[in-house]
Amino acid sequence: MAHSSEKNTDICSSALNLIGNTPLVAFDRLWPGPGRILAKCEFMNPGGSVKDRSSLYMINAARDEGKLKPGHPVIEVTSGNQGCGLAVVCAVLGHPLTVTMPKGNSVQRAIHMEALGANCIRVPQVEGTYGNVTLADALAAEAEAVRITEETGAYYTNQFCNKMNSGSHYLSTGPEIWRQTGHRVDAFLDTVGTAGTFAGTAKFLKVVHPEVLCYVVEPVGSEPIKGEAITKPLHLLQGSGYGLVPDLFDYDHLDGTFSITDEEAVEYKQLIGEKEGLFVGYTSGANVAAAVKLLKSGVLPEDAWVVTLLNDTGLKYTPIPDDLK
Ligand SMILES: Cc1ncc(COP(=O)(O)O)c(C=O)c1O
Repeated sequence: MAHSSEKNTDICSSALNLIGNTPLVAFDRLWPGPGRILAKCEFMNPGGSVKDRSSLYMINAARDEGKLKPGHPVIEVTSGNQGCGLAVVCAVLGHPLTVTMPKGNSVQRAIHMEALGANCIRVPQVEGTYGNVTLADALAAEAEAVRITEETGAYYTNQFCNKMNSGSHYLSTGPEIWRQTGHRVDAFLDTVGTAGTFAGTAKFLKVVHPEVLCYVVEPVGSEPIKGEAITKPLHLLQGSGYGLVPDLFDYDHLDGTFSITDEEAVEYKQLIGEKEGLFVGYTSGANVAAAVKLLKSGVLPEDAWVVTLLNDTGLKYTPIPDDLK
């Protein structure tokens, strides 16, 4: 809420006002056509990723519903980006935050959260190595978050089951895309971790424009077979591709899947930097690689507009010394 003395000024009342309303950039240099790739700059959120949106909506809903009292501690399990988003929100609203994160997720995320006053517990890996996190690793970090919740009574945001995770994208990401494209979007694609982003955005777009085609982007090898979870999808797309069908996922919004190799994700992450001047992470590279495949596939009209997300900043993946891993 604006402070009364801020009338007629251009001042944000807090960092929470920096969440969402991210720009949509045409990638006309990387893909000169036919058709257009439009990329939404989620890395420009204050926590550096798309997960700031669900952080804000989940915490606000819990406070509104009285489940989270002022000053009460918050706990979450994260691949890092949800933790960074929650760290922004909890710092501003005054909630102590603890997150558990597999050790294989990039340490930059832990450094970022801790700089915002959060406590990040890096849980040892069961299967994966640094930079690769399997479902078993994520489950080990989740078990630690559940244990701490039971021990301390902290409020567990529980992003994998929290309806305000997908709700945040139904209420913000989807409407923003619709407005920014002047009501013209032929296809939407995104990688899936909890499925909050895909489920909420696709649901909104299908309500306002039922002809829109929505595609999931998967790291090769992590596609769940007949709905059964697989535990060893080793890939670079941290935060996505756990090899399971998340609770928030809804097949009604799915028109198809694109499988992307690590090599393709790396190639397009690099191309986004060199052609478009934006330094982004691996799921952003995978999303744009998939958008190119879709435009080449001939499924869409020649002049189609394809929207995807640049989920986080490349600063979260810069090389680090071995002793920090
Ligand atoms: C970099 C990155 N991309 C994509 C995702 C997937 O987002 P969601 O959990 O909404 O499916 C995440 C989730 O943490 C992420 O960190």
